[in-house]
Amino acid sequence: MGTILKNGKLLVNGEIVALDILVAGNKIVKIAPQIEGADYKIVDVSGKLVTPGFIDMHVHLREPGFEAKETIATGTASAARGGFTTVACMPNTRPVIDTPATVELILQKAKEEGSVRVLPMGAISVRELGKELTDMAALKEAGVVALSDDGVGVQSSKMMKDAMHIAVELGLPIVAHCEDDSLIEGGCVHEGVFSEKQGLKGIPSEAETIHIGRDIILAEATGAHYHICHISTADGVRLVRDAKQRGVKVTAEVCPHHLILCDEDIPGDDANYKMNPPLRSQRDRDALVAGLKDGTIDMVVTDHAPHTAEEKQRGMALAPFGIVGLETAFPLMYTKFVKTGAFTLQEVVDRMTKVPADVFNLPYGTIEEGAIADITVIDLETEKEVDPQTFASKGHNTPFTGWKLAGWPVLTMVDGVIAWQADDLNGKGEVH
Ligand SMILES: NC(=O)N[C@@H](CC(=O)O)C(=O)O
Ligand SMILES: [Zn+2]
Repeated sequence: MGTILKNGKLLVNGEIVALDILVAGNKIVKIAPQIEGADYKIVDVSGKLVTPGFIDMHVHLREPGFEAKETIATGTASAARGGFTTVACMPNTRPVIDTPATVELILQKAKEEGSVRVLPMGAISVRELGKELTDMAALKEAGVVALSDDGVGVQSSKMMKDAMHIAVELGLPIVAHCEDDSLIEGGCVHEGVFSEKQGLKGIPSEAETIHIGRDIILAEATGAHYHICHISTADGVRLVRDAKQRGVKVTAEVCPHHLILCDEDIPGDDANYKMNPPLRSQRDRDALVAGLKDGTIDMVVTDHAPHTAEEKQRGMALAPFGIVGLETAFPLMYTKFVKTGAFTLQEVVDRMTKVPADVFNLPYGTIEEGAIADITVIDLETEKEVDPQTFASKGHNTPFTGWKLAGWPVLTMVDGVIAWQADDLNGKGEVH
């Protein structure tokens, strides 16, 4: 038994080629122009783009502790709909992912209730309080793929340096939320045009760039692999570019919202535009796009951060930071950057598949014979408006409601099993 994905459009060295893919067990067994076989289940994906399953290294699944916002079941269902086959989940849960028991709980739940593969990140400090390091060796043993205090910055340089030394020994990346608490003082939006106009407290760019600068110095001193979360500033990009040129082991991720929106796009007191880091200036946004294009920024992540409708109705000043992103990420990247000619399709797909796999040393992210069968099928033609009410996520907090986008995933296969399939694939892409 096996499955044949029939007549999909594959990217082969930047060119689109129509090919069949035979999947048996959890592997891609064969890729060829025509694969036949009576024993196989045939899924006709004619005319659809077939890519490696997307990998998102920054997702908040909220479980344990904040199940009203999201659960492992709903968050991974949302991932599957967005074409993601692997998600790394951030440790700012309750309890924080700071013990092997919590890592095991998440892996167990993901196995029982999850639609896609879940890779937990372990905390750097106990309860993410920045006071005491976690037992990182034990966390690694339990299965974490990286170490992060995401949600807050590691304030102490000494603690960050100690963490990096241990991370080097364990062969784990340090994934850093870059934010200097002494510079934010209750800010809720970027310190700039919008904060001044609205009379809201601002978060200056330096709150991020000071940590990036500090940590690049520490990464160089310790030899750690230092990965920057949701980079949002032009000066941050400049620091990373310079560090990479000097051979420092630094990598970075960026979110679609920071590439597409800036503070001047915020219509008013609407917390669907509130996230951390905040939407910055036009100049920052342009620098992020240029940084992703030239490889200074390695990958695209969503920073999927669901909150309840009630929480988000509290307005810019009081609502929690964060927007959902799993179900709009690829359509946004495709519509805003591929269709406009700013990026090639291959560039965008690579930054959501092969590159994160390479950076985090994961055995996913490619379509080739012998590879693990993580596959995403995408309809590049149909335009659809973003409607949060249709999301599988519990979170509906997005600034992209009503945006007309193309590039919607229609099928997601994880480890050889179809994790999700759009209803309308049945009409055009019949399953036998
Ligand atoms: N990005 C956000 O705005 N919020 C994240 C935290 C984080 O990723 O820093 C969250 O957990 O809600
Ligand atoms: Zn963060």
